[in-house]
Amino acid sequence: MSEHSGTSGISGTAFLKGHGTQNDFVIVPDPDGRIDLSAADVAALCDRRAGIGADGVLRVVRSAAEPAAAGMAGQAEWFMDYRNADGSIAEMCGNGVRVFARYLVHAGHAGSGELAVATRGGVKRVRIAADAPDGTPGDVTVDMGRAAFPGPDGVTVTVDGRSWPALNVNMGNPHAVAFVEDLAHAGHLYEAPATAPAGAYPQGVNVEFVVDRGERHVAMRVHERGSGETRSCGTGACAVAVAAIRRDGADPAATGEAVRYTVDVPGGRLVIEEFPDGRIEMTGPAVIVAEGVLA
Ligand SMILES: N[C@@H](CCC[C@H](N)C(=O)O)C(=O)O
Repeated sequence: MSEHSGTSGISGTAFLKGHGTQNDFVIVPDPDGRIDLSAADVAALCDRRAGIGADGVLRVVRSAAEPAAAGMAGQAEWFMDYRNADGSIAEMCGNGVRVFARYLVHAGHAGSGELAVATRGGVKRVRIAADAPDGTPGDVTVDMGRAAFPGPDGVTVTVDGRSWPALNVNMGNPHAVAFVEDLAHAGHLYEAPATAPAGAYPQGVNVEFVVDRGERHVAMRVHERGSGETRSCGTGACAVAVAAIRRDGADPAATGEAVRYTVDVPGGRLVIEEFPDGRIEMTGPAVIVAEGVLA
């Protein structure tokens, strides 16, 4: 039985469902900022048995209509109000912003090509490739900005009695990246992995487990703060790529050359490119799969 109170409080609200490499989202169009989405509403929408089911919610609101985004209205007409499946707010969602851009085109708010999206992590520029002749939607690329490495050093991640050192990477939101021998060693990931030292992540953390697949090619699993294990995480894939790039001694700032890594996730494949100025671009599929109205 669901512990959530249901979506009756937002009955009649239009929604869509979309995903990027199976990181899935309920999209709630709210152009004029009239919907007050509580944490309980979000959790009920994301409930995979009693709700629509998703890893998170994307509320689509004009930047000018959202106090948190009004300062970005001159640069980006639309604000992505992202929430995790448990109703918590996160600073950034990389797959979310790609799906958000796909929605803007789907709804006729933007044409394919380039557009800007306001997020809590700042304005992100997105490119939407043209659809293939057979109708396959073109990939969506987002400029994710630069990674930061906030420390602390010496952090470890532990699952089922195995521990690994982790690198802290901030992609707007916090990630701990651990290279492991086998993705199965991450276990069932029903709960958040243990981290040490205690208090290293007062705001929580997304944890990525990574293995090598080939040259500049890795695979990962992720436990997301506020959503549990998901089939993809865009900010996580970027964090993994920059961790792998540094581990492999291929830092573009040092070599002056852009570096591209392929990151396989359980739900598909993302391509991450880091440029000499530190900017990171992420490319992959993003699609809308359903739309309806909440009963
Ligand atoms: N799936 C997202 C990340 C969503 C936010 C994350 N759970 C957090 O709390 O930081 C992505 O694609 O980046």
